[in-house]
Amino acid sequence: MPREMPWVEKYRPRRLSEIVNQEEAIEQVRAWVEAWLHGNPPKKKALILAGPPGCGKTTTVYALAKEYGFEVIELNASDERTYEKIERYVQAAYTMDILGKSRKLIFLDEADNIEPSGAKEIAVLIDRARNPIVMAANHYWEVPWEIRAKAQIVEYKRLTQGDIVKALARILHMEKVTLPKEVLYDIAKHANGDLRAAINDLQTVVTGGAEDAQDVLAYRDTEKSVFQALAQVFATDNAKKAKLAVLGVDMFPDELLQWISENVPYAYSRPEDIARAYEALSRADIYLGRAQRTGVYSLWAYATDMMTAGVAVAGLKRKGFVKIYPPKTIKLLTESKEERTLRDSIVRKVMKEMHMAKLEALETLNYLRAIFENNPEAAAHFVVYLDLDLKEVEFLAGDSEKAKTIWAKSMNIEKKLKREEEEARVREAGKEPEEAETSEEEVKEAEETIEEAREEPEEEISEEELEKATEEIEAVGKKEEKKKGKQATLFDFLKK
Ligand SMILES: Nc1ncnc2c1ncn2[C@@H]1O[C@H](COP(=O)(O)OP(=O)(O)OP(=O)(O)O)[C@@H](O)[C@H]1O
Repeated sequence: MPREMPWVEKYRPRRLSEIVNQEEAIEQVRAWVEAWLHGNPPKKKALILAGPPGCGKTTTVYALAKEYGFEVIELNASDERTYEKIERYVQAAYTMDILGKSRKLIFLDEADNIEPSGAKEIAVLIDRARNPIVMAANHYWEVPWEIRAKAQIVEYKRLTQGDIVKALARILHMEKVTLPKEVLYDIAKHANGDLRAAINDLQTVVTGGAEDAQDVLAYRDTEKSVFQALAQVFATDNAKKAKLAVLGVDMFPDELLQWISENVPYAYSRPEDIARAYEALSRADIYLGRAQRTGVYSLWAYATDMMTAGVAVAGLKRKGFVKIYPPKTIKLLTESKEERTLRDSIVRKVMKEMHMAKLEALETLNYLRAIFENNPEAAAHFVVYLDLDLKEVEFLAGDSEKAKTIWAKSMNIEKKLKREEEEARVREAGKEPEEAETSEEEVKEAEETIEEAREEPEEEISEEELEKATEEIEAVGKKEEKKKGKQATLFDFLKK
């Protein structure tokens, strides 16, 4: 499926005059660049555009280049070979100018990531530069001082919610779509001045359809920035940037791990890159496990590095807009009412039968889903053990055909159990057991039951009824337990 062009690119202002609410900054940039063009290079040959993410710094550089006829040489400060590259371009630009080629403007992004050890040399290059060097930084004071000393600072403002709403409304107008005002306000409020994040969210909401709008907004209140943070992790191949991206996410690392795991296959397309990303995640998982077991929670930091930086550098990202999906466990929160009712009833059964707390039971539900999707034999045992009904089986299997097979198998198991009981009873009474067999007819019979069940939709069960039902199940379970002498666990089934 072709990916749509990211809206942040599609709607990136092409002209300086289209950049919103940064007039003062742009005026300074213009004056600085015009000095170059009038053959009178400014005293400070580099410029640092300093300001929060997504406020128009990069956009300024490209619009400026277009208006004044520069070719932009974009370099990233965290690249190990920054110095070499700047040197090459500073020289190349000079030579090429003489040959009449287009003027070069060196754009060094993330100047706050320049290693202090290399700062001195870069400062020398700035002195030698024959072409403008523009740098961008989120944190001016983290740019090494040697470089700050050689550069003029231009401050960019954090965009207001009003600026963001206006920019979003303009995009909606051009896309010929409408969205409720509250959704726009909500996106703007949570973007925290970052128009890039807001535009990405807008694209998620619009291209994901109404259901997703609800998803995104539902998560907003609790998982405020996880969508934005993951979009950043999956957009960069810079380890430090990836690590920083998740700092503001209010989430335990194991939950974050689930979010990242879920989205890896969408961010990468080459299998070897996906494998590398999952390898980093599995290391993260090992650290988390160790932290849990030993109580040494400082290991969380290593785990977080693995799942952010480790994933970000795993390979070649897909081009274009990466939509972030919530993990399945969390997705549970946005299921329809019917799905929720089914899930709750299964969770209750798991809690009662397997003596688990709710959280554990919810987790188990995920394993059950995997089992029901992939192993009908084991699934059938769970159907009997948890006394699931057909709808619950369909919910777990996610597919009515699979559910049918599992259901038929479970009926066989139930028959076999009954037969064994009967045999035991007969043995006790000193009689010969009756020959019982499972025939194809019986499987057919099971399938007919399924059809009937489907024709007659089950009534909704009230909470009280569920409680009662689960108590009954528990009572039966206890009896069974006595009989069998051992409580089965999830792993008993997995071994089958
Ligand atoms: N002031 C602005 N006016 C109009 N659009 C903007 C403005 N700021 C940001 N945008 C939009 O947000 C996107 C990202 O902006 P930009 O790349 O300029 O951010 P930045 O300030 O360089 O951020 P970072 O520090 O994260 O690199 C742009 O493509 C553009 O669509």
